[in-house]
Amino acid sequence: MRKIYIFDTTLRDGEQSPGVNLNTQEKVEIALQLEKLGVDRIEAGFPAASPGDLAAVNAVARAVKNASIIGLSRSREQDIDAAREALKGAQDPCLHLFLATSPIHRKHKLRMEKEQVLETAERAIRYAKQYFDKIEFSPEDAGRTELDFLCEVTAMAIRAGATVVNIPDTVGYMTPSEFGNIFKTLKSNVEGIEKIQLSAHCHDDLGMATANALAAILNGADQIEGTINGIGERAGNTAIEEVAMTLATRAEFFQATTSLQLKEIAKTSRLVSKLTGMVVPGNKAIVGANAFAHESGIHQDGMLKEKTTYEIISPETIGLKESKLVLGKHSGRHAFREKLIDLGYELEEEAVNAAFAKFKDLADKKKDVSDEDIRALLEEKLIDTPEVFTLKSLQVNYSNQSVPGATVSIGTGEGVVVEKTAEGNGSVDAIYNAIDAVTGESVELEDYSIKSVSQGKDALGEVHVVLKQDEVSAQGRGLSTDILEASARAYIDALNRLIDKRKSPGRRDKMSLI
Ligand SMILES: CC(=O)SCCNC(=O)CCNC(=O)[C@H](O)C(C)(C)COP(=O)(O)OP(=O)(O)OC[C@H]1O[C@@H](n2cnc3c(N)ncnc32)[C@H](O)[C@@H]1OP(=O)(O)O
Ligand SMILES: CC(C)C(=O)C(=O)O
Repeated sequence: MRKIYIFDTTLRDGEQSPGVNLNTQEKVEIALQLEKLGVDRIEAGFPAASPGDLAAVNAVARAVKNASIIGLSRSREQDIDAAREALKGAQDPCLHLFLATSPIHRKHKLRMEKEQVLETAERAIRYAKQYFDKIEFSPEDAGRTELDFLCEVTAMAIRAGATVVNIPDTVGYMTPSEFGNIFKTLKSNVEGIEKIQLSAHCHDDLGMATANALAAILNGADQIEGTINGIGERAGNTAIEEVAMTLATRAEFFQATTSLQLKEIAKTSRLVSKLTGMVVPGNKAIVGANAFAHESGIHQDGMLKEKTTYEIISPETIGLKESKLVLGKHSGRHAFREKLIDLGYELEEEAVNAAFAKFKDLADKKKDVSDEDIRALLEEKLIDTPEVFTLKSLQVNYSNQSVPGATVSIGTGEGVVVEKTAEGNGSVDAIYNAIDAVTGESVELEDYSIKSVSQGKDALGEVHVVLKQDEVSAQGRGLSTDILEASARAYIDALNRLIDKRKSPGRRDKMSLI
């Protein structure tokens, strides 16, 4: 297996993400975690950018023992001097020099002819070589540079003393076959290429940063530059975790490996996200919250039978505990039954089916169904009171400029549905007055409370009421993603219990069993 060196630039290109600003302490914390992750090289910053960045690079250089520390520098003596200062104390320092080579950058940004670019870069490399053994040179925007000129620049960098030549696709413009071809061409045309390492630095503007990095590996790149979670300038850089996991998962194809401790990936990703404030999208490869979560019934069934049906990486590999089977509207009975067992419920097939039907109703209204939701559904189901009244529909008219009103349709047994409208002090009062109008029951509302069973805006609301009639009281409970519907259901539940108690006075209120 060929070793691919991992050059992490989370602290430099990653910090160039708009809105990200890491202080010295945060840079050191991330660098120490990158050291645990086992990256070979850490680009800690751009020392000439500010005194603060110079100090941060220096702090990283002094703190990290098991990775080479790199400072970025323009091809200018003042930047090189700042990097020399910053890298004092590093066990294995390296200077990263760059100068753009593409026609667009030469003409509009640098305002230099090809010859001036060659001269400026060579002068900088030779100046730096007095102070650094290790120098990486990057022809910025190499992807859009004429291939023959890129060969010329690379040959110059090798002659001048660069130890690594990094090929950046600065604007994420390349396709994998084009980018791979650059490496193939450099490898077979540049004199002295075998003396240095070739590196790839890709951006994700067209979503191909990882694919391009892998194409570079297939065509001879020795090093991949990238960031944790793929953060970086504009759309970001190659995500290191994606490259490492691709090489690990498809070892037979790439015949290449990294020295990363894969189990540290999840932890590193969380730390970088926390300190940069850049949230990892749920569907992000390897480290997104959904990368090991399965929602659909057919996939969950496959996972329960054999994990490799739908997982090419086990979550333990990157330091996560386990895959998640998320219950939602696409889930099936297999996963639902498994969840019931997990939660400690042993139900007959018929009860499972009834609970599953309720679960599907809830899942239609709610994004994720949590364990609390399932418990609430089951416990509601397990209480077996004859339903004299059932809520069929509910409509509420509320405006803070007028008296609230509610219309309820209630099944009253024997297949009769009665609809009534009433007003009240508030929406709940109006609903309860309308229910009283249908049922004709005279009850007193002794208590009303509401709580959220699960989390999020679409959480299930659980309403508890206590109704009293002739010194007999009964509790009722209602669940819904809508609190007004939960209120109506709780009231009707309590009414049914009161009626049940009236019929069999000795019977214990089963709510107390919950
Ligand atoms: C592709 C990349 O990611 S490259 C790294 C990008 N990162 C950063 O730019 C972050 C740090 N940068 C900074 O803090 C500032 O830009 C500094 C301190 C480096 C320079 O600031 P200033 O001196 O005010 O210059 P400013 O940024 O406005 O312009 C850049 C100058 O550098 C020149 N330049 C750009 N790249 C290089 C290079 N590799 N070598 C030499 N000169 C360069 C530009 O042509 C321009 O020169 P000019 O002033 O003669 O027109
Ligand atoms: C400095 C270089 C490597 C860079 O960040 C780029 O070209 O994207």
